[in-house]
Amino acid sequence: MTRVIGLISGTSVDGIDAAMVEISGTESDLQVDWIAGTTYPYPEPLRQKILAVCAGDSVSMAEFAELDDAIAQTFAHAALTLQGDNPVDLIGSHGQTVYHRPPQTKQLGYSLQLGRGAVIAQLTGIPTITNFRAGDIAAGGQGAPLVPKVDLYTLGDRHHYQCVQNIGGIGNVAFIPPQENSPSRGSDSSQMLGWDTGPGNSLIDLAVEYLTNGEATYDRDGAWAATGVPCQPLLEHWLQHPFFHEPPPKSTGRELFGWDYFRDCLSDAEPYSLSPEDLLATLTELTVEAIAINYRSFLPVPPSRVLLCGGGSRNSYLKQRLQTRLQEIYGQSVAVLTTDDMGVNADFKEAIAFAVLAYWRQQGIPGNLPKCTGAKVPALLGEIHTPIL
Ligand SMILES: Nc1ncnc2c1ncn2[C@@H]1O[C@H](COP(=O)(O)OP(=O)(O)OP(=O)(O)O)[C@@H](O)[C@H]1O
Ligand SMILES: CC(=O)N[C@H]1[C@@H]2OC[C@@H](O2)[C@@H](O)[C@@H]1O[C@H](C)C(=O)O
Repeated sequence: MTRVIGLISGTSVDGIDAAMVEISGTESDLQVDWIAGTTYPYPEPLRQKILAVCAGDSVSMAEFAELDDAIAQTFAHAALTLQGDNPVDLIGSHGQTVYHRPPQTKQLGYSLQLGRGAVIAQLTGIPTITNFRAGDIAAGGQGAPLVPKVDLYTLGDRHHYQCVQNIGGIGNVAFIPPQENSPSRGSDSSQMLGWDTGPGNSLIDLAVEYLTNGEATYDRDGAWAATGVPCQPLLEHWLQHPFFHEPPPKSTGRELFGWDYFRDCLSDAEPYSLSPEDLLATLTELTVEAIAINYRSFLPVPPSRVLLCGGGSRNSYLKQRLQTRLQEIYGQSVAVLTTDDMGVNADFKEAIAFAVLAYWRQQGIPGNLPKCTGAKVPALLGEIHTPIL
């Protein structure tokens, strides 16, 4: 049994999710037991600096080094505070994504997460694994999404065709066909699919911050959008973007669905004189429709259930709109639940995933699924940093 802390701050930059779990087994016999978790907010000046860098602001190398130090120190603090008096064997830290460039025809991808492992290992005294995306990218992959293999072995079901749909800043799906979970046959990753579906909460959050002059940062429960009406002509215009129609493997980030895209959304919306609630309803519908279009275009069969995770799973308006749209598209009911319903905390699923990916790295087990990322081969993910005592 290995006790691992998983750490991640994603594209919403809303804080560091930290999860402490006990892990044993390898793949189809993997066992992950929850111990504790919490979310640590970034100090506001650091959060603003990260958002500025994610939006493309230039920084000097000295500022860049200081930013990496500050993020690593905050991640180390999160781990130490969660650890308390518990012995911890390993840390898996995703770090903070500040730049992601999917691969091009003759060019490897590039993905940069700050919060370097050497500093976390030194400050915590715990072996720390970071930089998970590089191994998949070196194998020609997108470097994302990396959670599908963990979803397979923690959420695979004997009977259901399932979509595990993360709605963070960006949305991403893992499609898991029914699994004969038996020790002899184990789980079968060969039919799994996974990719980024498009914006999750990123545009909704930017809109709320814009509409409230920074007073609020997200639409709690989707309550504001629920009072509006989506503008269909505007939605149809936005859905013409090639990303929504590109076949997987595909990944994205704030580089596409960030501030510049949101500013274009605002200018597109001007002729319609939308109320704030109608603008929010339309941006929420974009997230919903992006998921629905991706499912209709690229899933081999309809899912019998969708398990939401990430902060967007708490947006009850978005959840209800997705349920309605999937029913309309498939002509049959598709249950839209959350991973909480399957015993996996929806707020911490990504942090748990990076604890498992770090555990697999330590065991010498590849963490990516080439069918999901487009990598040529399975790859060991992450670099190991041992504390210098
Ligand atoms: N109760 C809620 N109602 C509506 N939205 C919520 C709620 N709680 C969180 N969110 C949304 O979830 C977002 C944070 O989600 P999460 O932490 O999963 O994103 P992330 O992990 O940073 O993103 P990504 O998975 O793209 O890296 C918030 O910015 C907010 O938009
Ligand atoms: C570069 C990067 O941080 N990508 C994130 C982002 O946030 C959601 C989606 O895009 C996902 O593909 C990925 O993270 C999750 C943890 C993943 O790799 O599975």
